[in-house]
Amino acid sequence: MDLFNNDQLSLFGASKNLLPFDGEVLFYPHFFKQDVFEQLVNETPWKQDKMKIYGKEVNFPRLTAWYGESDEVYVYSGVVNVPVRFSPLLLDIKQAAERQSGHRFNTALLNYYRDGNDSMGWHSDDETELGGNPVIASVSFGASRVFQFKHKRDKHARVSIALNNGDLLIMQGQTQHHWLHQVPKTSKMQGARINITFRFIG
Ligand SMILES: O=C(O)CCC(=O)C(=O)O
Ligand SMILES: [Fe+2]
Repeated sequence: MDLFNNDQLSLFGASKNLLPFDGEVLFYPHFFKQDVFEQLVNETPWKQDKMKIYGKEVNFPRLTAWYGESDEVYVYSGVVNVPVRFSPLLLDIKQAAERQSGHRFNTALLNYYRDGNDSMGWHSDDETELGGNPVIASVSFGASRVFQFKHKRDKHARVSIALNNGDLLIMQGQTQHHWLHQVPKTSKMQGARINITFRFIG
């Protein structure tokens, strides 16, 4: 291994950019070492949100919970979320993500994918409350799931990565302007997974 090769992933605690252009996605595998999946499942007040499709109410294909430091209300996929206060465990994880990213977060969205049928469709986290070039830290626990990016204009530009227990992914720079991301359904036998995205709402 060439220690001076910048292409190495996680060299000296740094990370190679997973995106080829128009944004920055940093990946830190096995970043959070404590096994907290069960605790997160049990302590979180999960909600089943619904969306309206052609006038029909449909369940989101996942459960969610919204955490915040104060009363920031956040509209996500048309749902108004009133935050719950951070638990000590979430504060620990948040602090670790803040140290690694060099940014402060005041809110967290938790998504609970109960099995391979649960998913999140293509979107950007580009709500105006997040500011121009948001830094978003994503921490995953439980079963492995595929996480995909596709460029909004260059149809050939796609990036795919498996997110495993304890992995940290940081999206920053122009990422939300130019790229969509998703967690597709899978027919593979798949256990449950929790993802936390830490954000700063100004
Ligand atoms: O579950 C994930 O890895 C991604 C979640 C996500 O994109 C979001 O919460 O906006
Ligand atoms: Fe997202």
